[in-house]
Amino acid sequence: MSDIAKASGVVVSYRTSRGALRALDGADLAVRAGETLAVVGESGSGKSTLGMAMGRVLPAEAEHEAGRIEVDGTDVFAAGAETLRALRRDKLGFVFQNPMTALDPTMRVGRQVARAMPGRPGDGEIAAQLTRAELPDPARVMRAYPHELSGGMAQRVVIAIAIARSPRLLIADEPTASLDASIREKVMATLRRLRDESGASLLVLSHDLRLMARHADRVAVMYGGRVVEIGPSAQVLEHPAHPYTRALLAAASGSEQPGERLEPIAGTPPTLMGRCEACSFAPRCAFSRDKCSKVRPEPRKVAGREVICHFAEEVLESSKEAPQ
Ligand SMILES: Nc1ncnc2c1ncn2[C@@H]1O[C@H](COP(=O)(O)OP(=O)(O)OP(=O)(O)O)[C@@H](O)[C@H]1O
Repeated sequence: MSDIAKASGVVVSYRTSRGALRALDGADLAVRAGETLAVVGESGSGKSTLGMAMGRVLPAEAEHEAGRIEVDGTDVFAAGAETLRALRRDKLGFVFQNPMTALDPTMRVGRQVARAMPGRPGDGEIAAQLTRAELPDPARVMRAYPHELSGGMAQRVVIAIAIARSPRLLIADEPTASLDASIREKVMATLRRLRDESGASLLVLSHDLRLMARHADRVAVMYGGRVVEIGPSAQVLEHPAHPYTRALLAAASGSEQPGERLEPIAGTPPTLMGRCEACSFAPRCAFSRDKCSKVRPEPRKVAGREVICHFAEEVLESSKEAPQ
């Protein structure tokens, strides 16, 4: 299967008063055409930065230091303003966590949807677009202002806008985190149905491991600004080969509700002020040895997935013996 987007060795830092904070420390991620790929990890692991980097919609204080991202043949960091605008308009769709900040509070929903659609759509076409995102009573929704909608409906309006030009890649950053637990599953199902129908790829960034296990074809696990394990959902989540994936799963297998933030593992994720020259998970890792705090692990293939761990085979074996 071909890749619609590919990030290789991406380094992005944020300028802060304490110096350059390295949010991506050589992140690699390929999104295949037509797949749903979930990126999971604790808060601060770099998910949002990677998602924003895909469309070069990073905040002004972010600096791209190294690496390359290609989306549907466009080198996003080398692209000029016009190419980038066309890429964002025609090939990419974004859905962020809070629909109320994505929508213009002063404009009726119908007009906002119309502006995202190609040409000059009539009311019937705008209503049809809202129906695609499974909004009931589209005629009423079109006349409404965003504050008159529930959170779930507002997120569906954002989805209708994001898919208005049939993007090749839809990037959804915590699309259900601000919603009630009862509608998370439904909104996720809508996103997946739209992906199925359009043949687009869906990249979902999420804390919600269980929700992603139900919806994603593949899972990428991020830690310390790198993708530490990526592979088919069933394989990665049933028999993880990275100790961090294992720890995340152990944390998610407890009593938490779907959508709750992952609170795993003793210790805190690293705040990198430069390139990590070792394994950034070593201080929290039950499998850690001398080598882990001395040698930076590089991606390698282990049992059908890519993993960044010196002792992945050992971790995999113990996952098979004591599955999460
Ligand atoms: N605008 C910013 N300025 C400074 N530091 C930032 C900025 N945005 C993110 N960071 C830092 O970059 C690192 C990665 O953040 P990022 O938001 O990409 O992670 P995340 O996995 O998406 O977390 P969350 O789920 O909480 O959004 C974190 O240490 C974060 O504090």
